[in-house]
Amino acid sequence: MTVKIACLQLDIAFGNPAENEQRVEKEIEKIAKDRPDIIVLPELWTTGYDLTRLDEIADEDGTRTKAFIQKLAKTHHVNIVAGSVAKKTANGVTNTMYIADRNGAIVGEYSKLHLFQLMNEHLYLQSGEKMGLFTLENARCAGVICYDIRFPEWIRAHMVQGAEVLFVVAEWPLPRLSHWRTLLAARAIENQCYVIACNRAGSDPNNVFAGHSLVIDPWGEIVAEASEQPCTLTAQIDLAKVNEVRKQIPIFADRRIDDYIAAEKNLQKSVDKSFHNHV
Ligand SMILES: NC(=O)CCC(=O)C(=O)O
Repeated sequence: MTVKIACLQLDIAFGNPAENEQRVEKEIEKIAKDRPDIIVLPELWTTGYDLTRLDEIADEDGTRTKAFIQKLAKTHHVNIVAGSVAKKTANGVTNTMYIADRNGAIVGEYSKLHLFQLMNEHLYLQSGEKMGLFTLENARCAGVICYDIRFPEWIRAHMVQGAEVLFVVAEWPLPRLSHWRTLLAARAIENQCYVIACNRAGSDPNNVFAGHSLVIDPWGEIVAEASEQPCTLTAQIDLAKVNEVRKQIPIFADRRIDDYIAAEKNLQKSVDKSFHNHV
């Protein structure tokens, strides 16, 4: 089964949800004419990293964002992986992804687990605690947010549950573009899944962002890659390829989970004591 993807690699107006909603609405109206199955938005697309003003601009319980994407999804009969937004909760603000299906139903929600200290997230945001699993177009999907891609264990946990497509939404800065490309390819190869990664373009007062949204197949080949500029990246993916690659090299069957757990807990007798004595 083939699925047509469109990643909106937007520039984001700093701390201006109303302006960003207008931009997204206009872009989705334009792209919907090409009949994509799934539209993907970047991380924190309503506010950007205007973290000091979250009290004013974060979305109370995500209510406004959910209603906004539900309406667009229904109007254009398209699934939307709606990047993430700052969601105000009783326990603080989270960096939260919402997913709406073609009928306008919210079918997934995920709050970023790993907070990125280099961009001060730990000072202003709370981390989530639930996994980002959902189903779209009969495909089992996982959603993670930016810095999360540096934690292969977290992504593997989703893949072990049967995910075939990994959505990554991001505000990834330009100086680490090579990390972005390499980490995404590694996540695709080691999990034998499609990776659909939507980054933002442009800059804010603290960072220039990398763009380079990517679609990578389960063999690690790049299907499509954007430039640094604001644009829409489109690609067609063939879900049958996931099973083909997983059959060819059966890494999920070959995993030695008990050995990994024992090794992490330092229970393996084979580890030389002198190893731990080195400073
Ligand atoms: N918004 C983010 O989580 C950025 C992560 C990042 O830049 C990294 O190098 O990791």
